[in-house]
Amino acid sequence: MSKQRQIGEVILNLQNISLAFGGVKALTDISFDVKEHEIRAIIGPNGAGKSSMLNVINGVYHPQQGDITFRGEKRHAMNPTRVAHQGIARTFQNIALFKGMTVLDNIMTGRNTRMKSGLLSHALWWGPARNEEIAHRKRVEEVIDFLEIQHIRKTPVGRLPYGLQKRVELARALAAEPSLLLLDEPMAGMNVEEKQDMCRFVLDVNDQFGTTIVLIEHDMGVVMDISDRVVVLDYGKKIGDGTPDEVMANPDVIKAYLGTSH
Ligand SMILES: Nc1ncnc2c1ncn2[C@@H]1O[C@H](COP(=O)(O)OP(=O)(O)OP(=O)(O)O)[C@@H](O)[C@H]1O
Repeated sequence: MSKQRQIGEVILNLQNISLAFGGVKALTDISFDVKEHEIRAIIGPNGAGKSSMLNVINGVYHPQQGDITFRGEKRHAMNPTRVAHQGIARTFQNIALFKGMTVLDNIMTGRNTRMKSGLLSHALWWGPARNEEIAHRKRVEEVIDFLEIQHIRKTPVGRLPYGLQKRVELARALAAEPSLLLLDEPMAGMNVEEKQDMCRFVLDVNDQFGTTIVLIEHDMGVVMDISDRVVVLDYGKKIGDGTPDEVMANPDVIKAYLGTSH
């Protein structure tokens, strides 16, 4: 993998995060940071706390302890909509698209956080609303071209094969022009060719849009290929953090993985 881009300063800092559901400790005292422009992977066996961590970052879960600092500002309990307005977008482990709607309309919903004109002016297709919608469509068309899905723009999402649905979900997240993109198992359930395509798109998004990416992924080959740094969770605790080579050589990580089916 050749990377020309520069990794920048820390933009997201998670400090001593603990999260419990009743008696279940999903995350215990986890700290790590994410630097601008990097691809940061979160890995770990089933139930390690990876999705919980992503849900903490995008405001779905509020940790009982710990601090989250995004772009230098310490964040207090914040709902996912406000987090999205801060420039954080995500995709989901189980695709969360409107299956009856076309690809184009699904991707347009990604622009919601950027719509400024009121509903009435949109309904009347009037002045500012009209200009705004033209701008939104332009961005959406750029994303469609970028992810090479022109040929399916009018197809209802439910009719598409799984791999393409995943790509549409990525497109919807990108339509929001996020500075930080959270990807929850972007390659899960894909065949080899689909995985290769998705890897290429993730790298291109990072490279050409400069988007910082945090991803959860089970495929270790993919993680090692595309990540700058990897944080490893096991039973809700952090057991490793470093470059792909460093975590692969970490005895705690080797032990955690040998003890599971991954
Ligand atoms: N909403 C919830 N209510 C109760 N327990 C939860 C909830 N979400 C997660 N957990 C528990 O927290 C722990 C961590 O789960 P989480 O889904 O974050 O792990 P994961 O690493 O993403 O797993 P997987 O790889 O299987 O998706 C598990 O014990 C899980 O059962």
